[in-house]
Amino acid sequence: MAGGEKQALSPKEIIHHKFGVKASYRIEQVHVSSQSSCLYRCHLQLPEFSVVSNVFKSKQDAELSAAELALEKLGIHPQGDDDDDDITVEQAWDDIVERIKYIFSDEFLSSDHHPLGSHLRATLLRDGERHGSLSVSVIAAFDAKINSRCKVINPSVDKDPILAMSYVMRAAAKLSDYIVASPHLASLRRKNPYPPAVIEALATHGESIKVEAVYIQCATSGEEVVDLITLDISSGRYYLDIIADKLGLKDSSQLIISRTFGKTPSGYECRVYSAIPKLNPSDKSLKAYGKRPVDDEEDQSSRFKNPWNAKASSACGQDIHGDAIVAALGYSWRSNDLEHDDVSLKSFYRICCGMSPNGIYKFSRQALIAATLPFSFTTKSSWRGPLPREMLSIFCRQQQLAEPVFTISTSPVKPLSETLRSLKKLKDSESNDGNNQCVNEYAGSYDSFNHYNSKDEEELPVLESGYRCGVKILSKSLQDLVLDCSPRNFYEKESHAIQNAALKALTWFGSLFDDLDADPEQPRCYMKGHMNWMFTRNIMIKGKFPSSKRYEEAAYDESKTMDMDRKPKRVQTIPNGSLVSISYSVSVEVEADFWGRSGKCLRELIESNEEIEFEVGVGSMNPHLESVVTQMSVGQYACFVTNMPAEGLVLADANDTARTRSLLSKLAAGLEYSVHLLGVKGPTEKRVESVFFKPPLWKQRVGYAVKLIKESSASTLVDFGCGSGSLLESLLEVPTSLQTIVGVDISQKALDRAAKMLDSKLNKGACNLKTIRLYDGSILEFDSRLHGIDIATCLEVIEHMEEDEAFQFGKTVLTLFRPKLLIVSTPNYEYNKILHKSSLYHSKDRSMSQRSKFRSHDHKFEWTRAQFSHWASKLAKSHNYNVEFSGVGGSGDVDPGFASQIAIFKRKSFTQVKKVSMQPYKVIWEWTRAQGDKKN
Ligand SMILES: C[S@@+](CC[C@H](N)C(=O)[O-])C[C@H]1O[C@@H](n2cnc3c(N)ncnc32)[C@H](O)[C@@H]1O
Ligand SMILES: [Mg+2]
Repeated sequence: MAGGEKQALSPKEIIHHKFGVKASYRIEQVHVSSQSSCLYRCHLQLPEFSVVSNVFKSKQDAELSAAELALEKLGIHPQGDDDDDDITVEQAWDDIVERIKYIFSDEFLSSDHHPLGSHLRATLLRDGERHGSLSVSVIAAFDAKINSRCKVINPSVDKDPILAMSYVMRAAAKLSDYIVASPHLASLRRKNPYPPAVIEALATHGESIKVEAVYIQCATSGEEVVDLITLDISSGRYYLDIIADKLGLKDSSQLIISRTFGKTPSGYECRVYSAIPKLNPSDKSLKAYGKRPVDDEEDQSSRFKNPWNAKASSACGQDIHGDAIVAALGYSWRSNDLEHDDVSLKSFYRICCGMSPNGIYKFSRQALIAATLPFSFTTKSSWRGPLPREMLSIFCRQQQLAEPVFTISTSPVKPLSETLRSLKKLKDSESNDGNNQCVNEYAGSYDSFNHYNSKDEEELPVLESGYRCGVKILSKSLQDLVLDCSPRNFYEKESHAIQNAALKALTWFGSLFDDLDADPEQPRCYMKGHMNWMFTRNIMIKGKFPSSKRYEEAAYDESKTMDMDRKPKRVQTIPNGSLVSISYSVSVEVEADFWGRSGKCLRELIESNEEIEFEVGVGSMNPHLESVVTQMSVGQYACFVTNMPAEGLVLADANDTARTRSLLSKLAAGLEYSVHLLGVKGPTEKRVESVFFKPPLWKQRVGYAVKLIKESSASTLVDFGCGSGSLLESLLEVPTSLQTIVGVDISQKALDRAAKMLDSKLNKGACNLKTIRLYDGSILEFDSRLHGIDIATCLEVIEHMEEDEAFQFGKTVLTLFRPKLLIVSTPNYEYNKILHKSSLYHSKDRSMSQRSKFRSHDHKFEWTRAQFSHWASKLAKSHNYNVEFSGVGGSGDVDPGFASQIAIFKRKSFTQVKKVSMQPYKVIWEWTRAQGDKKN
């Protein structure tokens, strides 16, 4: 940040500061025949001019030299450079006098390169006695040379802008022939008017500008009030006069302008504007301001009538008295136009939160709400302001919450199974004594979740031992659990674990307030990073938390008149199509008066499930659960309350007891869901194939096989790895020469689905089939009943085996089964780069993205075209088969080839193997036309 730092900026930094990306450096290589090595010259292009450096051995030196040349041209002398150190106080005074004289010269006014020039021009557009009268504070704040010379006189000017102003006044007094100090306390004007031509050339400013700024009102007692104001800068008016006006001052000459101390998100520098405070003693000349108290530590407030403005002072690191405005606007080096940006409360607090070097700030509730806190706490020395733990305590006190309870653990984490056991224990205890569990006991049960480990823990680059800390926050009055935050990270130091837990809790509260306009009917649950959050919205409402008006409006507004465009922030980390497995429990919150007992809120368990798998985005899961789960990461635990019972799966009430139904019908407060995300797979292969390909890729594969089958005049077919029977199903629908079709699979579930499908479709088809059979068996084993079959298909199966098994399958099929025709399909790995561009694969969950190298979580390998071709060609050659390659999805002619690659093996000759009867396959479903019979 400029102005406030002892450390001088380098010439390149100054250039960057002034011109940003508009400064461009170009390095030119210079070959000098006498030198063996290369030399460099730098061209620096600035908006107004360019400079070329001398020749240097290093690129850096060339750039530095160019920056120095540019600064020289701009009349800027880097602060704190060696020259400054050599300057005596006397010289510094002379320099200031000289510089003031220059500032009021004709030459300076016409130079385009100094913001002060723009200020001068603005004052020359004023009428009356203020015409051409430039505030001393402006000179002190915006002229780098004067600023640096003031520092030579007294380094304390850094902290005290009034001091610098007093020096300018003193220096100006030496120019009485030339400069007039106006009757206003702190402004200077040229004695002789500017030539009329110069004045006429001044153009008035263009359109009016509205800028948001922060107003810090100095309260006579207690904390300052921070609010937003709009600065309406109408064309032609001097912006500093408008700021002065807002502060109730006559004009800008009564202003103090602080150094810059922070930036808005778009990079505009902020300054604090305040009134020159009124001195308590009778001496009201500006000189008196320059007299610092003997003891530097002496309370400044005793010197001035205006109260000290703690917030403004700590924001900018300079002493500010009375009301103040924080704004980001001003003339720049780039142009004569007023550059400006809004300063929102949020950016103000962010600056205060320590992102500026001097932002040591006393936190208020508002600050916590609006500030963007850093993600993690690393060391005490790098943290500005109160430590997170302290901030959290302050916050809790302000919010009528009990002191945060920190739980430190160093023990090894519990395995997942224990977590599940705890969940079961919870369920059991609830059903044993369901009607008088109080919230505290219930919350106590959650402890078991606080130290669990997840399956993917080891995938995270975190410490595996050390200290881990969780924090619980309860409401003061009812001792309801408001937040249970258990970050999973370990820290070397106990204190770091605590500070980080506090920080996470603060961040969470921050996001809660951020999201106030979310739909109150939506489950509210926030999860950030790898940790567990627990939050029950209703508890917060009942606990009257927090006292902020905004929150109450949002929480109690049941009329749904809210701005519908403001959707709750929902970051889905698990994409649609993924398979997720969760454990959950649902409890009903029973109103205190329903039981009429302790006045505490009671819950009764309604349903729980230790493991259930569902596909995201297909409407198969309770929407509340699904929406929360898809924002979680594996291993996380969440708890949330919905105001209305969700219709659908979880509460399908066929098995509900009368008691449960009665509870549900009296439901007043809502359902509490506890959910633990056990694992994520996905997206499912079928989903990918349906999203990307029309018709879906699996249909194209089946279609391709059916076409070959139709052309083949074959009568027997086996589908190896038939799955749910998609190919067999098609063969029921189209007339072919086939008489017997067989499906083999090792998945009982898939075979069940296939059998069901066949059952329902059997008599509808136009096929000539006589026998259909489903075998349960591994295609790695030979079954002599399928020896010498006409056609064997094996669609998208081999990649579900280990690679060596795929090799073994190839051999077994061609050596033992020896079909006339074998059709094998498998994904083309090269095609994944196209698929992976899709959001389907863009999971924010790291544990998932690890696996998404392949098309499906279930694939053990995927082959490139070359690998597939190598496997198939070698196999065909050694077993006396011909092989041809084809595919579906995309094109075989252009990279990266087909999405699904297909090899068609054709037997060259058939020699019957010795009839060995091996029948490891088990018939699990069969149909024959003759009897119209089937068995299961
Ligand atoms: C992706 S599915 C393909 C199903 C079907 N071929 C299709 O195209 O729709 C892969 C199937 O291969 C089966 N499978 C994997 N290894 C197997 C083995 N050794 N023996 C039999 N089936 C197997 C799986 O059970 C699964 O049903
Ligand atoms: Mg597959």
